[in-house]
Amino acid sequence: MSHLILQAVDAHYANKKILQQIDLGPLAAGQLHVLLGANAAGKSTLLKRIYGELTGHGEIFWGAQSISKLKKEHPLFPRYVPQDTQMNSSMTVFEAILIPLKQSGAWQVSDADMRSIDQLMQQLAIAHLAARKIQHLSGGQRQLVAIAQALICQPKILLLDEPTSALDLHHQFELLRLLKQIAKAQQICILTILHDINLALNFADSLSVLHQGEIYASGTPQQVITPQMLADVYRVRAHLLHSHHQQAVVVVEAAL
Ligand SMILES: Nc1ncnc2c1ncn2[C@@H]1O[C@H](COP(=O)(O)OP(=O)(O)OP(=O)(O)O)[C@@H](O)[C@H]1O
Repeated sequence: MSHLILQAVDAHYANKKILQQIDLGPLAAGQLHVLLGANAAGKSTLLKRIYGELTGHGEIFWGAQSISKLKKEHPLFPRYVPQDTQMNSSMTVFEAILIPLKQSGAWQVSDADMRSIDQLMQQLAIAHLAARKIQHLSGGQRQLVAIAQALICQPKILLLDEPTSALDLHHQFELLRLLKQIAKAQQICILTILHDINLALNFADSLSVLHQGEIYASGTPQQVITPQMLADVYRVRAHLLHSHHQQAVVVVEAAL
């Protein structure tokens, strides 16, 4: 069985407890799972806990296998793309994507490696940047390269912290469409933090809302994104509109 499950997971910084008894999942492979929540709810902390940057009580499973204490080289070790990728290097985009691909294996670059990198750069619409130095990229371009660095390793579990935060509207939609497509094609379990409720409504296969260090609700976007949740968690008065394509849109009327 290919899915991610968290059982009674907690996390803290020094003596300050941030996450309490988090039960999450099963989050199936092949799907895009979205984590929502207000500022400081503990979303990044939860991804860091799954990734192993933080430790604590509770268990994290992939199917029946515990992945809490895996080494970085293990194929089930999650790939994590932080919110601020802090990439400022004189490497080219091509080299930056090649390095994680060759981290576990021979240094020789095969034709297959070249093809995989080319294909991924095409998919992410960054092929024209292949020879450009990372330090000469815009914030949004760096964000796409960081995602390419994670995807090239073909992880089973991919954790993304606000991957659309530096992207314009077109690139936000294109990236989420592509992530959904790649998740399905490569049977990856993608868990991503989003701040844009309407992107979450459009693209999430499943959604969880973190509120003050606890799971407030989990389910389909339609089950979870309600005026009550938006009031309780985001402290806004809002309603949902349905377009003639049956696409739902959240309209915020006022801060509460
Ligand atoms: N390294 C740290 N040391 C101490 N406290 C921290 C640390 N990192 C985060 N925190 C605290 O943990 C809480 C949760 O932070 P976290 O970054 O997980 O929130 P978040 O939901 O991702 O927020 P945002 O939407 O603003 O990015 C916050 O109160 C934050 O101040």
